[in-house]
Amino acid sequence: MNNAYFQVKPPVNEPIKGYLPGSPESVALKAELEKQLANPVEVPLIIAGKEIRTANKANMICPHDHQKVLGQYYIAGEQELLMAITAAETAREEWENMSWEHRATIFLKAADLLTGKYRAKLSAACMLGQSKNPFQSEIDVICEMADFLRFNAYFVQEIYKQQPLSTDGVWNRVEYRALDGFVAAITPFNFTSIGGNLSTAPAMCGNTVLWKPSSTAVLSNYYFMQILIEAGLPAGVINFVPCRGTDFGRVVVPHPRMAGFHFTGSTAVFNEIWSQVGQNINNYVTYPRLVGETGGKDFIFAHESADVDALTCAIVLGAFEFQGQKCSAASRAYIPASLWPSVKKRLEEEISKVKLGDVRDFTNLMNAVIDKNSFDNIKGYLDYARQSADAEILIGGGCDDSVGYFVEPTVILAKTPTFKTMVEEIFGPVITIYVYPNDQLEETIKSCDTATGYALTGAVFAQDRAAIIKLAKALDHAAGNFYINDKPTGAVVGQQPFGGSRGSGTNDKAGSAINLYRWMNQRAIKETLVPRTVVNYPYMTEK
Ligand SMILES: NC(=O)c1ccc[n+]([C@@H]2O[C@H](COP(=O)([O-])OP(=O)(O)OC[C@H]3O[C@@H](n4cnc5c(N)ncnc54)[C@H](O)[C@@H]3O)[C@@H](O)[C@H]2O)c1
Ligand SMILES: N[C@@H](CCC=O)C(=O)O
Repeated sequence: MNNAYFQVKPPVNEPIKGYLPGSPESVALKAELEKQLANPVEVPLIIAGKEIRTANKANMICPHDHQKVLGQYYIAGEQELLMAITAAETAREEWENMSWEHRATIFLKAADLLTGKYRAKLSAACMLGQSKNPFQSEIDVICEMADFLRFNAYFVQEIYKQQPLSTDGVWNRVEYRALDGFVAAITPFNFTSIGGNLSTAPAMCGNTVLWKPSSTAVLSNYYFMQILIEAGLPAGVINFVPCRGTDFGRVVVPHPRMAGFHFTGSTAVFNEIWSQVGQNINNYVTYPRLVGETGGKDFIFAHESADVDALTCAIVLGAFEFQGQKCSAASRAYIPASLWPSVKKRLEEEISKVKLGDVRDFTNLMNAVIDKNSFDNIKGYLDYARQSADAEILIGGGCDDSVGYFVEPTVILAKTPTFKTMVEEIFGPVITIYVYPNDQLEETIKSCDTATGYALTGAVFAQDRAAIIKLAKALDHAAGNFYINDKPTGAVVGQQPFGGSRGSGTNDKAGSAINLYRWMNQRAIKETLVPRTVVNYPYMTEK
């Protein structure tokens, strides 16, 4: 019980460390990488606060050195998933009723542990397990994760303050209850921070959660789970259950007590879950809230007034950082014919300098793609382009999985704006460019808007203000995150709330109040101070 209103302090973004050669953070990270490589670990399930080991295990490997095993993780089956549901349901009442400042403190403490004593450990696990360079790892598992925790705590407080009007003699109030059941979170491999956010955002709002991490991101996700426990997260509030997606879909999704589903991953998987929910709609205690951020086919559209150096830089960083495995990655570009000779020359110059290899070499911009499936899928697109009369591979195109899953930064030149690699998500370091005649600007903008079913991120490059206005208007529904003269990746919590619509998701903006509202269940309360005691209205009285 407290007799005061407490305030979460206004958050600021976690500063990104530079990892310059010889800097303390660089030295600590290099030592931690070697330590984790030399000491394979076991990752248990965590259900009701207890470590659970099952009969099924799988290896966690380095994508850039696939024979190198970082350890093994245990896989939940039906029995453990049902245990996790019971744990979440058991923990719910006490967690929902814990006063907000105590709930918030747990997540704020987790952010400080992450950015403090566990910085090198989390970053190294993310680099080794998901093949990220130090900068990509720092902006993901450290800065974005801490930002999600600190900004969401502040946003929850701001939502809780919102109250309705009251009239004379009446006090109206709203309570922001948790949902009436548990929340299921299924998370992707590419951002550890997304795993952390999808599980903690509902928990912050008083919900209990089953968290299914991606099988190719278990190590860093598990270390984050350990931080939450050290920060004081009570048993059963978040249950960590690596498992097969199909088992989660079969056991957890149709469960009558599933009240919310928080997903990030491919459009196909979200659609499948949505249909499963539809098929089970009569069985739920309450309508489950469905929040999904899904795939993208993100564009860069250049106008003839674009600055060529800025455009080239955006293409290279937007398409190839983290091997193009960002839902926001630039994967199609529209370049006017008048600029193409200079853009082509600059692309060749810049891409020839890009280094690809092991994460321990901090001079590499790129590392490996996540696994064999992904490697084969990307290679399939490159083979298709190579054999097609409608495209040519202009730069790169090489793939080598003898040591790690390496794919060169690749530029495909397409003859039509609807060529396969201009419209389908590849999720690798591949950008397709369509060079449009300068007098076909209108048709090309239209194609950019309609050629794919996605609408996640997009960037326009122009120096002519009228062109910027025209492109921003014509492409207003083509992207949930729209950039002017910048690459379409790298949204920052609190600065560019992230998410898209159409086939790219429900656009419930990760790391924003809009997302948090989805995990709250308002109860409106009207209290009348002096209730009326007569039934008839004054106008009914006869004179
Ligand atoms: N819009 C966004 O904010 C955003 C952010 C990151 C990634 N993504 C998208 O995620 C995809 C890449 O990530 P990924 O490869 O991890 O995606 P994925 O869809 O393959 O997997 C996502 C999660 O779903 C699980 N899963 C797979 N099949 C399932 C099933 N049948 N039932 C239940 N769960 C299942 C996976 O195990 C994983 O945990 C890309 O399409 C990318 O655009 C989107
Ligand atoms: N929020 C990240 C993308 C997350 C998806 O993979 C960005 O803006 O680049």
